[in-house]
Amino acid sequence: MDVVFIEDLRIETVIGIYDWERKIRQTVAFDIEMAFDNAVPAASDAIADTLDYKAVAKRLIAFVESSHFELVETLAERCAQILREEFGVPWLRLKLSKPGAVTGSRAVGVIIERGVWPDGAGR
Ligand SMILES: Nc1nc2c(c(=O)[nH]1)N=C([C@H](O)[C@@H](O)CO)CN2
Repeated sequence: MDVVFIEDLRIETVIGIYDWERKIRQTVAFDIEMAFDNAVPAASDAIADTLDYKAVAKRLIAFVESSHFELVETLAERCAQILREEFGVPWLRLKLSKPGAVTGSRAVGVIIERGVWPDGAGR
């Protein structure tokens, strides 16, 4: 089993617990690793056999841009749910960063892992 990844996918959304945050759009950044057997598309050279990272990114952009959660935890969980249910991802690690949210730090956020690494597939 291998990984398909998306690094530093930046999306604007309404996110945050404070009143002022409900009135503005802020940038969040995603780093995502998704388990996938890349040997199949490597043999066929066909995009149809891949976990298409562009299709994944487009879906997340559409979802996140129209969302308005308070917590990064909730947004991360809902994105993980989309990846698992709509793209059939068996295991994923998702880092959701909120750059500049805490003075003195570059970014804050959460990292979640969901699903199970497929049996017998070494890592
Ligand atoms: N664990 C979390 N802590 C905090 C969150 C959050 O979503 N998860 N959010 C905030 C505020 O919205 C903050 O980002 C505004 O600067 C504070 N702590």
